[in-house]
Amino acid sequence: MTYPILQALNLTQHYGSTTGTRPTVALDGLSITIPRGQSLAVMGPSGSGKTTLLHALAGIEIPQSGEIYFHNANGPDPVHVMRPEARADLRLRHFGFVFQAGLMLDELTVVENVALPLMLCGVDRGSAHQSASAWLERLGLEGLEERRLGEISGGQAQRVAIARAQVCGPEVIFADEPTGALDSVTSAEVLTALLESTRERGATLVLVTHDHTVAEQCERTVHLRDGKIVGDTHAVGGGHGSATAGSSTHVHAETVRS
Ligand SMILES: Nc1ncnc2c1ncn2[C@@H]1O[C@H](COP(=O)(O)OP(=O)(O)OP(=O)(O)O)[C@@H](O)[C@H]1O
Repeated sequence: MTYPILQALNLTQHYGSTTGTRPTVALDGLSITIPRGQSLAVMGPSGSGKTTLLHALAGIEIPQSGEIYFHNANGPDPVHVMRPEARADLRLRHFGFVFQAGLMLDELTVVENVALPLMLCGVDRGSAHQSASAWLERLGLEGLEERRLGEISGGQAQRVAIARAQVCGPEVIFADEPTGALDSVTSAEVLTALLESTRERGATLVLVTHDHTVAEQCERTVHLRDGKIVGDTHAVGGGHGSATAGSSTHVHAETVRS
């Protein structure tokens, strides 16, 4: 039996109706349930609502109507009615983020960037740096700890972003086109690092992408069009495992209400 970690019910978000032009529909009554530990790819044409959905599920921007629940040990938490400070705390403690542009701080070193979320959660500097260094090593970045972001490659910077997203052990990783700015070889390497590090921790991944080869590495893919889910497919014998030798026989056989 699988348990949901995120649930969205009837999300609706329209833009631009005050200008006299036809409103843009970003989300149109969209509902989805995401089981704990699932890797989910969100695909669809430009403007179909992918980023808006990711922001809603992550409590970054709450849609005009609908409900969003984050399920934790105490039961479902209604994200859509939380105050902004409570949502910021939820994101800090339970979620990790990897975006196309790393959104890291240029004035900090690589290790300081990765240690920052831990220190924001109250971990002392020494322990935070130790954990950050361990994650950097795990992602093949040992030796780069003291460099500035301008002194590493785009692929390395995205691995740093993955280390920073994972370092607090979040239950959900949200990634929006994390490999969009990379060449195909680097992109595949970074994606494997993201999928493996998320899977090893049993965490959930919500990954927005335009790239079919990226989506194929996930256990489930939803396709959006005009703010609606128009396709919802589950990989059989593929998904996460296809990024890792030896696990391709895994059969994903759950039923998800969406
Ligand atoms: N702040 C905003 N103001 C007005 N319109 C917006 C705003 N944010 C998004 N939109 C519109 O909502 C629709 C959905 O946007 P969204 O960014 O979610 O799409 P997307 O599928 O992620 O697109 P892309 O693949 O191009 O990133 C688009 O038509 C977009 O122009």
